[in-house]
Formats: sequence, structure tokens, C-alpha cells
Amino acid sequence: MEITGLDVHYGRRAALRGVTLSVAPGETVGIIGETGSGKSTLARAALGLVGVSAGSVVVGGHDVTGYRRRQWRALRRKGVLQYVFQDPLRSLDPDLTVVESLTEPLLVQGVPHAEAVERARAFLPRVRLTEDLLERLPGELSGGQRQRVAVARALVTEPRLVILDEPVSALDSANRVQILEILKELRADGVALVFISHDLGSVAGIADRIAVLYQGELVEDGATADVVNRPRHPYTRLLLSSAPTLHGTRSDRAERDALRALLHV
Ligand SMILES: Nc1ncnc2c1ncn2[C@@H]1O[C@H](COP(=O)(O)OP(=O)(O)OP(=O)(O)O)[C@@H](O)[C@H]1O
Repeated sequence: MEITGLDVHYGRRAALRGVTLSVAPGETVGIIGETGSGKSTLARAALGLVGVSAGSVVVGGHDVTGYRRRQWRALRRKGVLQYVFQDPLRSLDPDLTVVESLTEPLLVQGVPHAEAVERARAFLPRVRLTEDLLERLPGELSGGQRQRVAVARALVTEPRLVILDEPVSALDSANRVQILEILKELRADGVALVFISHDLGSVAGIADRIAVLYQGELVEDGATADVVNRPRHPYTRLLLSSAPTLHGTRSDRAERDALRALLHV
């Protein structure tokens, strides 16, 4: 995915300004930022769910910037990109059983029914789900199971790119760790992941690169180790000092306060 000079407005208010970001095949890019920084807007723009006022978005070689709804449907049908939202109930149709949710994207691609069911079954162990759940509705699953179904649905078509918007934020810590482990394993298939989170700690263990959004602008973009060990922007330093587990020590509150003052937050 190549995002270049992207501006998105809600009415007259800019939610994103001049955002440029590329995601290489098979790469995992973490996008972090506080609430309101524009993370979900970036995800929505990349998925064609919100109009852009300037710049371009290219996904899998397709310039999708001016795509209409019908073109988006055709692109999704090709299985180029998929998504997982924070609330699995938004990624899953509440009236479809697990097996129906998992086979639907394959059937849309023209995969025969029996083969789709077989591929759905075969995918279950990869997301630590068992076959006895196949006939359940999303409402009959735990939150962690639901999110694992949402991840399986996104990946069962073997897309080239998956955008995950706060995929672990609604989960307890055990389920969070489990989903992060599952995502790490799934990366081995060569899928590119865009992992959006307000929590640097969730992203740092999985991302090859980290991009930092601050008030609608990308203020930092680099290899994870560089961003964590040598952050350039004061806002990144603030995020790091608020995630003490990354460095194994409790950070200095005075430094945090000084950074906050610098950033006016
Ligand atoms: N549909 C909308 N209409 C008007 N303004 C919106 C809309 N959606 C988001 N915004 C505004 O755009 C800015 C960016 O919002 P966005 O949801 O992208 O941020 P975020 O970083 O994903 O935040 P959060 O972590 O809380 O989800 C915010 O100021 C928000 O109030």
C-alpha cells in the first residue's frame, strides 16, 4: 500500500494532513497515536469508507483514491485487502454462524461451497478455535473467540493486506496476548499487516516499522527498534515514557510532565 500526501476532512475540519506512508508486501506496520489523532480515519481512507480531499491511496497496484462503491466491492471480491475492527461485532454479521462468516468471503470469490467449508475448517487451529464452534452465532461466543473468528475471516482468503484497527483493545490481557501471538504466526504467510493501536506496547512486539500519528500528521516513521530506542519526535518520547514496560524501568514522571508541557497536552 502506498499512501501519498493524504488529506481527509470531516466538514471543514482536517482529520489527516499530508500523510505519506508505504507498506511493503509482507511487512507489518504499526500505527500509533492518541485518541483523535486520526488513526481510524487513516484505516477508513485505506478501506474506501471515507472520502479523501487530497493525495492518493494505492493498494496492490490499484489506485483506489477515486474508487466508487462498486469498484471497492470488486476489489474486495479479489481478496486484495481485508480488515479487522476493534469490536468484532462490527467485523462479523450477527446473523451468520461462524462457518457462514468464514466461508462467505471465499464464496464471494467463487470458491465452491465444499472447498470453502474445508478451507474454513482447516483455518480454525491457526486461530486456536475448535470445530464445535462452527454452528454458533457471534452472540454465542466470548469476546476473545469472536475476535479470533474476525481474524480468521480476514485471513482465510489469503489477502495481501489486512488492516487491523485496535484489534486487541477490547480484550482482556490473556486474549490480547493470544491474538498478538496468532497475528505473529500468520505473518509467516507473507501477508502485510497494518496494525493500528493507541498502545505502543501492543504494537512494538509485532511491527517491523512504527508510524506515529499526532494531531492528524505523521510525525515519525521508522524501524521499530529505532523508534523505540531513538525516538525523534517529543510526542513519541511521551508515548514511550508512558509505556515503561518497554524499557523495563519506571520512567521519570518529571520528564513525562516536561514532554506534555512541550506538546501542550
Ligand atoms: N464521522 C466523523 N465526523 C466528524 N468528525 C469525525 C468523524 N470521525 C472522526 N472525526 C474526528 O476526526 C478526528 C480523528 O478521528 P479518528 O477517529 O480518526 O481518531 P483516532 O485516532 O482513531 O481516535 P480513537 O483512538 O479515539 O478511535 C477526531 O478529531 C474526530 O473527532
